[in-house]
Amino acid sequence: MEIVLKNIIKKYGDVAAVKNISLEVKQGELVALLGPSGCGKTTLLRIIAGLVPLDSGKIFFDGKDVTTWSSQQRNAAMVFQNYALFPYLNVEQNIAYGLKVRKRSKSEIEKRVRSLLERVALSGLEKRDIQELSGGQKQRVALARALVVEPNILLFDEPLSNLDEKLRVSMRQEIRKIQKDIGITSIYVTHDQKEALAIADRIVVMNKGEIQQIVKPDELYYKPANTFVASFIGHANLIEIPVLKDENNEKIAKLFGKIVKIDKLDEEIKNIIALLRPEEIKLTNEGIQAKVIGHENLGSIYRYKVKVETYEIIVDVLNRRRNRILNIGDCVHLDFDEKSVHVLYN
Ligand SMILES: Nc1ncnc2c1ncn2[C@@H]1O[C@H](COP(=O)(O)OP(=O)(O)OP(=O)(O)O)[C@@H](O)[C@H]1O
Repeated sequence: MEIVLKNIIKKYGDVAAVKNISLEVKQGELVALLGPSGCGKTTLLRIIAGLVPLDSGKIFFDGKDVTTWSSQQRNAAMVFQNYALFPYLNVEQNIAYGLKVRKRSKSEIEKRVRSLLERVALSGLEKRDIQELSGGQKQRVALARALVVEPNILLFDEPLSNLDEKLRVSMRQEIRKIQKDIGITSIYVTHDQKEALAIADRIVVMNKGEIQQIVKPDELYYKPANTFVASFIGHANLIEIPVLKDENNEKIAKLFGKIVKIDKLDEEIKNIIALLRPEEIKLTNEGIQAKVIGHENLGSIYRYKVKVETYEIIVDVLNRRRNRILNIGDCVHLDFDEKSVHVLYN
């Protein structure tokens, strides 16, 4: 099922939760909605599910206008952070619930439940009470229960937030595998950048009810569209520098003496923002002069804060045994490849 959103707007009183969002999700694709708390991701997901009415805009499933359809008509299944399972039903009964409501035959229900138990690796636990399951197992039951009715689309609302880090990593791989095997179009809400990077075909970065960037995971870190995305994903040194002219009257900028290329030649821009990731900077014996003003041991990485000219810059160094640890006040030198600088214009 292909999903198309056109100019979706949703307000709660004065709060604009979703501001004019348009988005296309292709058949079989998994798109992550990523953004800070309150950016409107859950609202958008619930609008797609048909659980929240929108103020204006249109929603299409495979070209059909479903804007006025009820949640049931849309046949969208949701998987929530808190599992939303029936505590008084066992595993099998929870999974079978959607089919029973739809009055399917006993033999069909048995067959479907058995096949889903297998798919989510819960065979053997069919008679267990929900209270006797681990968090990961509960989320598998929730996934099986969502899939049993053969929904058109699958919507995930922070499904792994209640699990510990290790389980989150293995569950997200499992979810991704099942989603791909079935080929079901999915939208996955998360505020965890690592989860979005690991699970999605494309990531929609949101802030304050608006889409900031739609991008493939591999491009998000190195090609953020603006300073919000650059700072939301990993650590970013964002350095505002003036636009200059070289001897051929071409626009350039200089970052600590190194020449940075500018693509937007035809626009009247006075400043650019240079994005330099902390791991792109090397500590060297000579080069750009800097002074250590802070340091932090992050395990595999040693993170230094240094002052260069008037700027405070973060530098990440691999925490190798043979590396000397620098102290506050130490004078150091830095170097970086000018090709590693990404230029932003806002
Ligand atoms: N039922 C509601 N009534 C009033 N305001 C709401 C309601 N639901 C959401 N909001 C507001 O709309 C905005 C977007 O909320 P939403 O829950 O969609 O954000 P979110 O990105 O999913 O955040 P979180 O990650 O914290 O769940 C927020 O400012 C929120 O306070």
